[in-house]
Amino acid sequence: MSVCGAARCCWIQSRSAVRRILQQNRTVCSHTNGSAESIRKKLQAFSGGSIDLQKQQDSGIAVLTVNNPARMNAFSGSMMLELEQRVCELETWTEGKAVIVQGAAGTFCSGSDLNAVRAIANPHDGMKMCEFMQNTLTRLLRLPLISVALVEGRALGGGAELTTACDFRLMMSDGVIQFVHKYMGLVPGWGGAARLVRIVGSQTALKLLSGAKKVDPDFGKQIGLVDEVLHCSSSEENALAHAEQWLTQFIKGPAPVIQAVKKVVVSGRELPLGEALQTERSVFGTRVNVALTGPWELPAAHTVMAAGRRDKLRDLPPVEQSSSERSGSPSPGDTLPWNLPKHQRVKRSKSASGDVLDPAERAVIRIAGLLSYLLIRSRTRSFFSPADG
Ligand SMILES: CC[C@@H](C(=O)O)C(=O)SCCNC(=O)CCNC(=O)[C@H](O)C(C)(C)COP(=O)(O)OP(=O)(O)OC[C@H]1O[C@@H](n2cnc3c(N)ncnc32)[C@H](O)[C@@H]1OP(=O)(O)O
Repeated sequence: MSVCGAARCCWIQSRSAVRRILQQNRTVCSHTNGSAESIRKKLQAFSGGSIDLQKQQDSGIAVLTVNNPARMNAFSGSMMLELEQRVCELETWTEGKAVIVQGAAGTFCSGSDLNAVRAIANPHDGMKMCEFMQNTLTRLLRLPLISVALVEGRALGGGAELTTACDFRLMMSDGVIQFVHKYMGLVPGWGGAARLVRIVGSQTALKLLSGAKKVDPDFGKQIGLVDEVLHCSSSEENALAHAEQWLTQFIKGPAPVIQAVKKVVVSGRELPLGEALQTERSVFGTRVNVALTGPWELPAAHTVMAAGRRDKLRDLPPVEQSSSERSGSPSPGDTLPWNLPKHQRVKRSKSASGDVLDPAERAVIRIAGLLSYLLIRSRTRSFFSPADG
């Protein structure tokens, strides 16, 4: 097989791995939601507003808009269902790099539609609604896209929780994030508390929740909840243009690279170290051939290096498919616990408590390292031989 062939094969394998992950992710969600079919019906009964999705193919940026201006963009039941559909669409957007979550008409989101909340105000339905939204927002946060909440106006209650389901929060100068749940005798139920603790730490999270503190841009930056304050006029397009501009520093380059970066960060955040490292080297494995052969837009020094390696790679013997690939060993993301059957999760976490690599893996890595060193040394010598000038 040629290097190009191997790279293509690697790319196809990594794409099918991603597809598998997404299917498994959906299965996990439909399992947990299996008994929740009745809550879907109840949510559907509270209609109004929409969740709009616009995918810009050229920039790779999608814009997800919470759209219910008559109720300050509160989430009706049907909007909760629609959000799940939109996240599903984003999970399969192979050309995507980023998603901006915003509210319509100059404000972010005022949480759950209180009319819907009142109608399902019993412990069973309340918990089912929370389970449904937790699943959707977890999937939003795990998207292989860089996500940004663009907070213009107010993000209250569930709206504040929604901002924590994004990788970054950008705030307009009039923006406010406030976990107002306490005023209703509630706590966040959409996973917002758990995510907030991971963003700002438990001390600050406790202050924000118990004091229902208003987070304005300055305070937000100070506690690390807000990544950047956008000083621009409040017209929606303007804010969006600024957010897109801010994003460009992170999304230069091909979509698969951005997606791979997000994937290793998600596994680093959510998995025990041993499993995160395993995912990281699997993702590295699927990228390495493509990275060495791909015509990327790199800074000048890296372009020269990649070009040099490309020339050298043309002369290398064909790359054989490894036995581990033939035997269908884990692909990137397969090691994430939510993609494993329950019994394997238990086994894995036990084995992960000891060494990161088992002795056989260490031996293979040592031999591979030695062989690579010898190969690179012999090739570097011929590459820099006086005959080459
Ligand atoms: C499960 C609980 C939790 C969660 O899911 O995690 C929640 O999210 S519960 C909801 C938490 N949110 C709130 O408590 C916000 C309630 N709203 C307000 O405090 C104010 O409306 C506002 C957002 C501060 C805006 O105030 P103002 O600018 O003065 O406008 P109005 O008050 O006149 O609002 C306009 C219009 O919008 C309706 N509205 C606003 N928020 C909601 C909401 N969450 N649910 C339903 N309807 C909402 C408000 O009733 C007004 O409607 P009209 O009276 O018909 O004009």
